[in-house]
Amino acid sequence: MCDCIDETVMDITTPRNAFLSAFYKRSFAYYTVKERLPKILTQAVDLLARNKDKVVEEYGLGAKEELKSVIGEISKLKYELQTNKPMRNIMGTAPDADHYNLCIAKQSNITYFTSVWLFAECYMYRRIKEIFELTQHLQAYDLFRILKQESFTNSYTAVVELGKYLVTRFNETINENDIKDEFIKLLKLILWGNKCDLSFSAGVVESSSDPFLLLTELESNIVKDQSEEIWLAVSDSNSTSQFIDIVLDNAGYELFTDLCLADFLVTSKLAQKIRFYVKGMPWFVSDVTKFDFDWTIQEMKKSDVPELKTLGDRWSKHLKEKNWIVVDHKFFTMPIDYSYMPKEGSDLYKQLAEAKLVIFKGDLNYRKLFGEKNWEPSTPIDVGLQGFVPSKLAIVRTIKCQLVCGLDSGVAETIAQKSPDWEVTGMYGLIQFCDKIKTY
Ligand SMILES: O=P(O)(O)OC[C@@]1(O)O[C@H](CO)[C@@H](O)[C@@H]1O
Ligand SMILES: [Mn+2]
Repeated sequence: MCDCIDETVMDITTPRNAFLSAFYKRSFAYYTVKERLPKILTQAVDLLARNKDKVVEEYGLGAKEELKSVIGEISKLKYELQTNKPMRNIMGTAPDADHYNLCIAKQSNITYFTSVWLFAECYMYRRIKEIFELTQHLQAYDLFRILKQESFTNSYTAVVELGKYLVTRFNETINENDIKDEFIKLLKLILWGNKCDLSFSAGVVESSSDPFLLLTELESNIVKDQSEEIWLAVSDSNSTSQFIDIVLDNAGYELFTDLCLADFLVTSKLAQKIRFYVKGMPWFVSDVTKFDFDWTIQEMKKSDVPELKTLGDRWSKHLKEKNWIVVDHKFFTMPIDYSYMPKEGSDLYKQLAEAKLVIFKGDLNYRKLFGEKNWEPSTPIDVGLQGFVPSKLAIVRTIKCQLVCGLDSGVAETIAQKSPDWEVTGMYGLIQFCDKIKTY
């Protein structure tokens, strides 16, 4: 395989219904693999170099030498990516390595610019994990943790604003009609919370200091809004399930908004239990791990803003009483889309099927739900899901890549006229719903 990228890729946009791939030069996938991923690796090396004293303090002297080799390995990975080297096997004995290696074996000489985009990106994050796995002292090190924690601290104004609002609402009696309005408001807050992922903004957090102002300003940017249908599913008194599941995306401000919604669901008795699905390793820079989840709640408990402390205490209690459960299933860091879940993650699929509603957050989840394909945007949502409807689904995502399904016909074309790069700015959003009973 030639490592001159221009001779490998095709200078075209992604054909309709084809898999997204950096192979198509005029695509966001190409831009990501060519520009964004190397930048993320450079940033990771810088972070490690800048924080080496702290790392040694925390992980001991033995980590000092290992840190040098980790930096070397990350730089090597960046070189492989930029020169389009064939992907090699994942080393080590971790159970997911076999799956990756099988995928690599099935596609001979697979490279970053020829594989499906999802595989290329997942592979890069899995390789980063491997680098740390093979050390003695740094196995548990999360090289993006500092960024995730900074992003929470930097969005503190918005966190305080929303926290105060929620606590005030909890102290009032909310009538039946208000519960619906409140739910829909929170749904929109978790949507715009998804604007704040770090892999997209390369470390620059751009959450508004007034989250409610953002709601009004961006209302017309929700290109498909099925909040009403989602409300009907959530408030369905015929449902026998007590669970609402949330497949989380990013730590920081986004996680905070998700937890606000989860608290509201439990407090308003719309669900008895919330299960949160997190990543089992550092993933796509800002994705939530179990550590990030717990850290966020601990930070709130320490806050000198009384409302945040109140929320931190409440959330700890939800966890302690098992009304909130955090799950880090390995399927979420596999390089495959959700249509493979019944086969490759059947226990997880069964778990999701128990829920009254499963909320999927963010752009990466969207890509995995819709099979990483360049669908015609007016493709019906159940067609795009290709059979993956374990339960009723709420799909909440700001649009950050060229993959959209389930729009009314003509909508995509109208927006494109106004804003040609609408699919990659994160300025447009989707709140979509799919009902198992109706479509399957
Ligand atoms: O899933 P998230 O956090 O909303 O977004 C993740 C993201 O920034 O990373 C992916 C590519 O790097 C893109 O699909 C998307 O833009
Ligand atoms: Mn993410």
